[in-house]
Amino acid sequence: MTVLEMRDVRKDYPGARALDGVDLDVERGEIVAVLGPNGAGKTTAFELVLGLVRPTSGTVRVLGERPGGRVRTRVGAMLQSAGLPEQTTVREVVRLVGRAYPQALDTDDVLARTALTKRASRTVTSLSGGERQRLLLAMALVGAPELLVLDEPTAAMDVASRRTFWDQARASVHDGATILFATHDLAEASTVADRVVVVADGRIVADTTADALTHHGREDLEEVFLALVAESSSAVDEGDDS
Ligand SMILES: Nc1ncnc2c1ncn2[C@@H]1O[C@H](COP(=O)(O)OP(=O)(O)OP(=O)(O)O)[C@@H](O)[C@H]1O
Repeated sequence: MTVLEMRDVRKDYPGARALDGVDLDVERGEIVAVLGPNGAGKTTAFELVLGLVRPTSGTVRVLGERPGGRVRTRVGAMLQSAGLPEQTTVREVVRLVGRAYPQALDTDDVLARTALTKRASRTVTSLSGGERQRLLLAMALVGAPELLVLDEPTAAMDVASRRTFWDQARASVHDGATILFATHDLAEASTVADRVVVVADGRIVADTTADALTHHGREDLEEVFLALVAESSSAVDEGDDS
């Protein structure tokens, strides 16, 4: 089953073309990493999937429906811009988010899964950066989503927290979810994802399996990535000149 379908999607902002003809299909159970330099269009793509912004042209379908609307209760998200109620306790935040979803999981189970049980009675403001990220994951998981959209979810995490994080995320895939996540970490992309999509200047410049990438050494991997991005920006420059 196709969980996400993007067809020739363009998104223009005043003075910026954030996405420029993106085609992407994601099937149920896939873990797809989205890589790309700053400003490539990753966050814009995720905002389209969540229905937070509309495409300038092209179509986006999530679980066969237009994003936003009623399908929103079948999608869990972690966004970089997420604001949190700082004076509320961790347990209360997760419980309140769960109330918005028809199939919500038990709050304490979700706190246990995200290693937040010991922090449950603390206020959000007292959490460390990594704990905050885990709370965002708990908020994304509590609705038992079929699609998880995670924008740089492990950016603030240490090695052990990352491992716990991905163990939990994988468990949700085992339960039938699909994951689309952005990262700047090539090693994370190639170890966690089944598939790696590279975005540069609003276009998909590579869509490959993680296995294909892991045949390269780490330095080779960085070279491959930088070469793809450089090729894409020289193509754009040539296009601008004509
Ligand atoms: N609300 C907005 N108004 C104007 N321009 C925007 C807006 N949102 C994004 N852009 C522009 O669209 C392009 C893509 O931005 P986007 O945030 O999607 O990139 P990104 O790949 O997520 O980058 P990063 O890795 O830095 O998070 C950039 O040129 C950005 O400046």
